[in-house]
Amino acid sequence: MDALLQLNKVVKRFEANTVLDEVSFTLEPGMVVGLLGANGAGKSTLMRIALGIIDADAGDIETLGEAPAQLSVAAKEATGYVPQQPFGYENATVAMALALHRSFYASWDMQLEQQWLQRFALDGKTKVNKLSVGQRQALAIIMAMAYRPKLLLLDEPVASLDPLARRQFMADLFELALESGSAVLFSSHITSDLERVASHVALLKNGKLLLMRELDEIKEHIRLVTFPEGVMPTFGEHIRVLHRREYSWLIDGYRGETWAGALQCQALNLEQLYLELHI
Ligand SMILES: Nc1ncnc2c1ncn2[C@@H]1O[C@H](COP(=O)(O)OP(=O)(O)OP(=O)(O)O)[C@@H](O)[C@H]1O
Repeated sequence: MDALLQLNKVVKRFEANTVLDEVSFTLEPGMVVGLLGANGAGKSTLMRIALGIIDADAGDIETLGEAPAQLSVAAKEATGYVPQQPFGYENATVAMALALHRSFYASWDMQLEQQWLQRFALDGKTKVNKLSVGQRQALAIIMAMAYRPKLLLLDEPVASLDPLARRQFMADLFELALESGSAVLFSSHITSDLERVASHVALLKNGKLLLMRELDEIKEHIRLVTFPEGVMPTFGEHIRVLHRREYSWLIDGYRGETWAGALQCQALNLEQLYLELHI
């Protein structure tokens, strides 16, 4: 299967701050990857590098098989991006903004545009600078998705959407990826959304990609194991310790085994996992 986005040992520094430290991963058709990480963990930076907006300091990147700094028109037309802070078109109406944007994309799906305008209750006559934050986000989403891109990079796309709009949008994301063989990378701090639609979860911490796994694998193979004070457990070689806090070990590679003296061996949801890794 051809990768739609491939990062190999990507490094990005801003002066002394190493934001991405040898980050590698591959996005393939059909993958919907939720990107998790604390504020400042490098999620936006990673997306901007993939799009050629900023350069990496080291490593290889292929976006739709091309170097991001020299993306062809065809690759640009097959890439959708919703930045964290859209936007432009301030003095235009929604309809004018869409008309201008649409003109760049041969594959624009007018029916999808209209359907989504209705869904988000956006009126074509409203001026962009009169839209609420959530409405701007909805417009940015339509602009990034109505041409059915192969690769979609969404930087906290749902943060300002109301719960119903969020739920519908997330369902559409998944459908788009499955139906048209697209890949989606979206950052979000809303772990319940991620749990609902992501096929994979990627977690950035201190510049490293700590996890890049199928959601089901996370549920199956990650456990928080707690021992009484003073007990030092020995885990099998297949187990990777992701984090330790006092007498609790967060492990990856769990296969149903038990450890003598363990007080508990707990499966975690995404929010619990995130908190465990960051406390
Ligand atoms: N142009 C820049 N110059 C200097 N530092 C930068 C620049 N852009 C980003 N950074 C720094 O890089 C780090 C990662 O920023 P980034 O915006 O990628 O984080 P993020 O994970 O998207 O955060 P958030 O969840 O808050 O949106 C931060 O410490 C930020 O201050």
